[in-house]
Amino acid sequence: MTAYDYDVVYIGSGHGTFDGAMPLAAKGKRVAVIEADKVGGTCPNWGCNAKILLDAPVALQHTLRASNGIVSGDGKIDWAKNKAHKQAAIDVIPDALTSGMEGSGITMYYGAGSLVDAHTVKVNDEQLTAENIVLATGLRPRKLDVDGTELTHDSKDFMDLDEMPKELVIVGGGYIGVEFATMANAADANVTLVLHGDQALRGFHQPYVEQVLADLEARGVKILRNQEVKGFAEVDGGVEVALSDATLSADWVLDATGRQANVEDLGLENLGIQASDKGIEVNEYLQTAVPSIYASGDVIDKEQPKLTPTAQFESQYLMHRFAGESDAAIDYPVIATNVFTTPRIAQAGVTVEAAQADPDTYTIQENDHNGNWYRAVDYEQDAKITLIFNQDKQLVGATEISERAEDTINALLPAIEFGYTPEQLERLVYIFPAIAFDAMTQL
Ligand SMILES: Cc1cc2nc3c(=O)[nH]c(=O)nc-3n(C[C@H](O)[C@H](O)[C@H](O)COP(=O)(O)OP(=O)(O)OC[C@H]3O[C@@H](n4cnc5c(N)ncnc54)[C@H](O)[C@@H]3O)c2cc1C
Ligand SMILES: NC(=O)c1ccc[n+]([C@@H]2O[C@H](COP(=O)([O-])OP(=O)(O)OC[C@H]3O[C@@H](n4cnc5c(N)ncnc54)[C@H](O)[C@@H]3O)[C@@H](O)[C@H]2O)c1
Repeated sequence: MTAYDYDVVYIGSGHGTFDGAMPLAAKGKRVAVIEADKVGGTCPNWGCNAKILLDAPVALQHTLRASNGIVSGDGKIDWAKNKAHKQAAIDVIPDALTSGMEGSGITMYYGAGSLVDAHTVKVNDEQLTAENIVLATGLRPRKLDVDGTELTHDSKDFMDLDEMPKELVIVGGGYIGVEFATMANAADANVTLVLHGDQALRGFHQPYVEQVLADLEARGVKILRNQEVKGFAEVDGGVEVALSDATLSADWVLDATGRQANVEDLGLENLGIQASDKGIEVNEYLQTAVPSIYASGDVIDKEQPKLTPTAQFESQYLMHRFAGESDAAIDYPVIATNVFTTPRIAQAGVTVEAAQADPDTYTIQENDHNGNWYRAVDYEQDAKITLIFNQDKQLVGATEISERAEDTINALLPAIEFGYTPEQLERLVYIFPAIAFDAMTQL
């Protein structure tokens, strides 16, 4: 028994914390969690869960229209009802998570936490001591540093809209820019998507990205490339958006130019912990420069994608370390990613671009799903998958563009992560007809 109040104190209550903190407390460790806002953090409240609820009617509308009259109706989305449904579904999550954490034996504190020393955290007027401390404070939206930036909104504001604005300008061609352009267009907004450079969704297979952008344009989204945002001004109750090559009029502007780490008010400098807007620097054990202070989730400065399953993996890694079950360095698995547009783009493992750069090591195979009878079930029109194999004919990477890309790549993920041999693949007897079965027939 140590002299500390707790074995571990976490600052932040998102996936970077709770997926590991709950089993850790259930193992008998004394755990406290400090949260300054909604319990559960970004993902349930204003990230993945909120977004996928709003997106579901968008995907449904797309399928309905692709059905060519087999299912009738115009598929019009009532945004107010969509938002209300989303809200009702997620409003229960913070309380459910709080009960889950308290039920596992965690003590919850509400307020902004900060570091006092290597083993002490302050919240409100209280000081808590702990053998180890985990910083899991996540990211917040970045704001463009131009005149009138206060007239713009962020992804959280978008997901709280009761009514979809008529003229919408979205700045930024990352996940949020392209996903939210898809949703707003489906809900009848006139959307202009402003890209800084020539490309959107860097890191994804560009021919598939261009196909998504072309689909958006065919549905009426205007895409402006190579634009510098000069500033925003209030005009006639709306917003004028000054770009390098154009001036746009908008009812509402979404700044989707990225997210920055919540590192400013944690007292890092006093303890010599290095951090920037990209996050906190950690070693291969997720330890900061102070060995008793760790970081987890989006707030880590890292190469891995800043996603919920990554945060979950890190919090579970730390759980095993704090429970004394492992002292190994973190060994990240293959992390699958998906852009929730219509169609979607998903990928995992070695990218097409990396495989193209190393033809002696990799073989690339693209399968066009046109003519694949199973894809007609979802009225797919232009779906494709690209598979990357190593010299032993094992699958090492895959990317797909389709309405069901996330499910296909999820189905292929174990083969990529564990390097299944053709003999092992033969032993996987999947349900038929189903997307996972179809995914395996691609190999
Ligand atoms: C619009 C949007 C859509 C997304 N969609 C997806 C998706 O589809 N799939 C996916 O995998 N990922 C998605 N993500 C990313 C995902 O939400 C994050 O990767 C995930 O939430 C990271 O969890 P975290 O615990 O590291 O951080 P967070 O969930 O951000 O949690 C950090 C918590 O720390 C709290 N906090 C901050 N400072 C303090 C302090 N000083 N004291 C106390 N508490 C503090 C915050 O209030 C917050 O609750 C999306 C993100 C956004 C913004
Ligand atoms: N499907 C998903 O998994 C999903 C969905 C949404 C968000 N997220 C996560 O949320 C985080 C943030 O997403 P995001 O889309 O805000 O960030 P991002 O970093 O993916 O994209 C930011 C975009 O803004 C552009 N940009 C930067 N400066 C600009 C400028 N001055 N003018 C115009 N454009 C500019 C960049 O070129 C980039 O395209 C990421 O960590 C992501 O992993 C994930």
